[in-house]
Amino acid sequence: MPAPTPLSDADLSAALADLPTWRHERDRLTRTYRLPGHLPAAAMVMHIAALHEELDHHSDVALGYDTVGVAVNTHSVGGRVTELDTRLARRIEEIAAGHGAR
Ligand SMILES: C[C@H](O)[C@H](O)[C@H]1CNC2=NC(N)=NC(=O)C2=N1
Repeated sequence: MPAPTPLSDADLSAALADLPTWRHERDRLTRTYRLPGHLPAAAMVMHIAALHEELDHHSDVALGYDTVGVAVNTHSVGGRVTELDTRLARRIEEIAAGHGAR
């Protein structure tokens, strides 16, 4: 796989148009989900971990009582947002509803 490059401002805007619930803050893509309880939230964390391993790309995940916070950027380019991050964000969005996350 070619080395990822940081997204331009235009590419980032386009990517965020596809991910309207995600934010770009402090050079990371971030999103906080609310879940129906703690165990559903923990189950979603496990599912996200499986996506990390499948994609070989890993976000920082924060488990709360009924929340899951996700923050991701690409370490290998010095902590900037790349296509690897938007790809992971889209995959997390796809599994979220199945966990009752909103
Ligand atoms: C060897 C392995 O592919 C790399 O260390 C991967 C693993 N997961 C990663 N995750 C993130 N977020 N950034 C990376 O640069 C990264 N690199």
